Amino acid sequence: MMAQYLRLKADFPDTLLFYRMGDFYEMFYADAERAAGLLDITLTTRGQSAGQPIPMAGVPFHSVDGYLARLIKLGESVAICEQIGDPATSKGPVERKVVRVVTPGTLTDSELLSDKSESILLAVAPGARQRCGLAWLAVTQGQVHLAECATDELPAWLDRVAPSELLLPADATPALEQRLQSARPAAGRGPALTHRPEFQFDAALGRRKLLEQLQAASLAAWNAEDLPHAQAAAAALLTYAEHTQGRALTHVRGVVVERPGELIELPATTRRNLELVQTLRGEDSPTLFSLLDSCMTGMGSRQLKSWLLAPPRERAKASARLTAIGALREGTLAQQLRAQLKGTSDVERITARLALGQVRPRELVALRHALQKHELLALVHQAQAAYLTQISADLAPPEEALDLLRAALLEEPAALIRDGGVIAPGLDAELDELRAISDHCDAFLIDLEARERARTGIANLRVQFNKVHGFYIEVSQGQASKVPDDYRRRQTLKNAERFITPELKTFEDKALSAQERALAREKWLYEHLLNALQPHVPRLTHYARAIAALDALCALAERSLTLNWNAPRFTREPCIEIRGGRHPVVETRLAETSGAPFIANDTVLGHKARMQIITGPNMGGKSTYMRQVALIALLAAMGSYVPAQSCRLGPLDAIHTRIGAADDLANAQSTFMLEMTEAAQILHTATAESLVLMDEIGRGTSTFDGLALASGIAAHLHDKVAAFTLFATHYFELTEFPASHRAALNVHVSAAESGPGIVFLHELQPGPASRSHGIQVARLAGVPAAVVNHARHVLGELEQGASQSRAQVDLFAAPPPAHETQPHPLQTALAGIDPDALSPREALDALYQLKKLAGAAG
Ligand SMILES: Nc1ncnc2c1ncn2[C@@H]1O[C@H](COP(=O)(O)OP(=O)(O)OP(=O)(O)O)[C@@H](O)[C@H]1O
Repeated sequence: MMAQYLRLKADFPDTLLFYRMGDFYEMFYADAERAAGLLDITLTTRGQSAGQPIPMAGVPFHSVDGYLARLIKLGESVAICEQIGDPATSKGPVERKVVRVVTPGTLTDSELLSDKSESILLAVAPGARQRCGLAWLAVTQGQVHLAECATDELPAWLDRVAPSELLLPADATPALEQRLQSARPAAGRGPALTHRPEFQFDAALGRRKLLEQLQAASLAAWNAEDLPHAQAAAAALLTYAEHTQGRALTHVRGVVVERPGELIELPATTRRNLELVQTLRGEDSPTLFSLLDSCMTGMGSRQLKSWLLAPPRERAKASARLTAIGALREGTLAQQLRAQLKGTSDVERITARLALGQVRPRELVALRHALQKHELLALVHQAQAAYLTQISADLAPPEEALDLLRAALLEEPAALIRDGGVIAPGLDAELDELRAISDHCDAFLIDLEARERARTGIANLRVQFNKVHGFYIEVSQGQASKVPDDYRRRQTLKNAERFITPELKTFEDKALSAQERALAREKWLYEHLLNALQPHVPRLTHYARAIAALDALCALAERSLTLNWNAPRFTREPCIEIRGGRHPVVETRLAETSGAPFIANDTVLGHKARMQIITGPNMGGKSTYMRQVALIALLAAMGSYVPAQSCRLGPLDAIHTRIGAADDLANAQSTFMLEMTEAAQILHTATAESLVLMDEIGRGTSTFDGLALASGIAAHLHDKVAAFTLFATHYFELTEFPASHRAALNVHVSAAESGPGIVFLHELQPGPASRSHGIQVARLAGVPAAVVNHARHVLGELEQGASQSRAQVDLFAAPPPAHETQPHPLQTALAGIDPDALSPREALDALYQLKKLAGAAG
């Protein structure tokens, strides 16, 4: 047996091997030691090898899922080795085989997967000239995603796709490995790294494998012909996925190519700062997603999350979703559909498991129920929207598959096929006959018991059955002397004797063999059913996708009605115009806690007003306001209604945020260093179509340093990048910025002083704030009166000092020329003007600007 074990283990050197022995999965040697440590299970020994006891640890097979879940969470992979042969007929150890490998990126068991997120496997194929190919999939979905990018951009891609497991060629360079390591999230666990033989990262192989999946002769229809690096990654991806599942992934029938620049960029900082799917504390709620996700199914939730995190720049999809939501809001349509969707099983995952031959009987019954939603289809037909028409086409019940399921399965089958009790009567005459024999058992045994009691005169004689000893006649010790001669002793207990008779033995042979044959027959019929269902897998995948999209749309419709949201409008002209905008999460929290109303605010950013300098007291609502603008823009871009009376949104290519973060101790970066790194990234990547949120930039260093940097950054964003920028600051000096920068304007969140206290009005008003109110806020927070008084005194002195020295510091004056050879600022400004491209109004503005420059320089 150990020889067999070692032979199997040799194929899985880096993977824990669960070796099935009876009711346990056993591990040996180093595997046993590792698993014992990770799972806190007992380490024992068994036999000896070279004079040393062999370490062994095991887990019971019926609770294996829990142990697997824990190991996978810890980034381990497990090869499951089952007994294939029949123990009764085998000579030597029963034949065993690794039937599948469970790895973090290739999970299919619903017990191991989260309902609301995918487990993604991603392969990286390094290519020439600092480029690399990416291919990824969730084994439970029907699509492979392909992309190519510069090696530099790899961290951003990984960050967005968030794989659970990463495949790399065994000969990947240390530089690449390091880059991937550094892309791991600071908190929490990054993806497991798995090395695969480099020959598997082969473009020609990848192309062939993709064509096989798609059953096509060319990748042109998927726009995937010119991606050799991504194809190389796909080769390794598919080979590994097949290896772990122990078979081909016949349900994967789609390829999606993702090209850089197709999506609105949402860097990791933005997702974190806006608390899209996780709060800053790392919790699942309250976040924008937790507020949005009123989906009735896991499929819907996963769909909604992917819409939220991957909004396309192109508006067609968002517009189609908005029209569909509009139609679903009519009458009580969304409500009725949601009632129908409730309790629908996870068709997507069940279909994948069906294709992989791993599906369990009860999952198939759940699938049968899910496919019989006729009312759903009738309701979707009522709605007038192109997207819903498309969905309804995919929702037509796949009758043939349904017929197979109806005919084959009992209404409440056993959990596992090996226990029997799965196949419905009437499907197979042979099974019915075998079952009849077992069913007649009871009648026969009752009859036999009565006859034997009469024959022996033993009133408490009983005929019984157990798994170990089979059938027997039990007689209490006191009566044992009365048994007839043809009774053969089977077992002696303390108070009873158990016997068998020739008649009972004959019956036992017949009954047991009927039961065994019935079980084998059921297993065969079940496999037959799975094979018969295979051709329907593509239809089922479409059905799953239609349910997911419908559920996500209904959730958005429901949210928009419940939370009083409105449809946004898209325009070509660059703008973000919001009337009566609200922060959806803060608004909901306020309603739940204090019942206080949320004060709605307007935002008008456009060609002429690209930057808002936002001032106002702490706690005044600056951060809330800035985030609400970003959230509304994002919601609109994904195709959702928005928490505003109206919203007009021009083109958008990214949402960047720089918002005060807690010290990133794990990465040993100082707060200020992190602040500047993030600011630098934004200055390099933002464009005139980006929305940039800057919250109190510069506060991580001394006042003058900070103020100088903040003004430099504001000037760069205004002059060079021309991004839509919301710039919240405590530096009052910055309120002078708009005077010399025509696309910038001051706004402030209002507060009113009442006596020595302060009332926050949370209303955004034009112009700079009058005072910082910091001292009042400190008072409100319970800072002792003596400290507050001291602070008031110091403030007075500082303000006086500042007003005296004001004339000497002009923060926004153009810096003196660095070299004699530098052109005059007027020349530079003139060179930047194209008279043919200016409107009369802009020409006039430019003239004023030039006059001002001449004044400043002269
Ligand atoms: N528009 C609003 N309507 C009602 N309440 C609001 C509004 N905006 C903010 N608030 C409330 O005020 C609190 C403080 O808001 P926020 O954190 O945005 O202030 P801030 O000006 O950014 O403060 P700081 O400068 O200290 O970070 C919020 O938690 C929220 O409860």
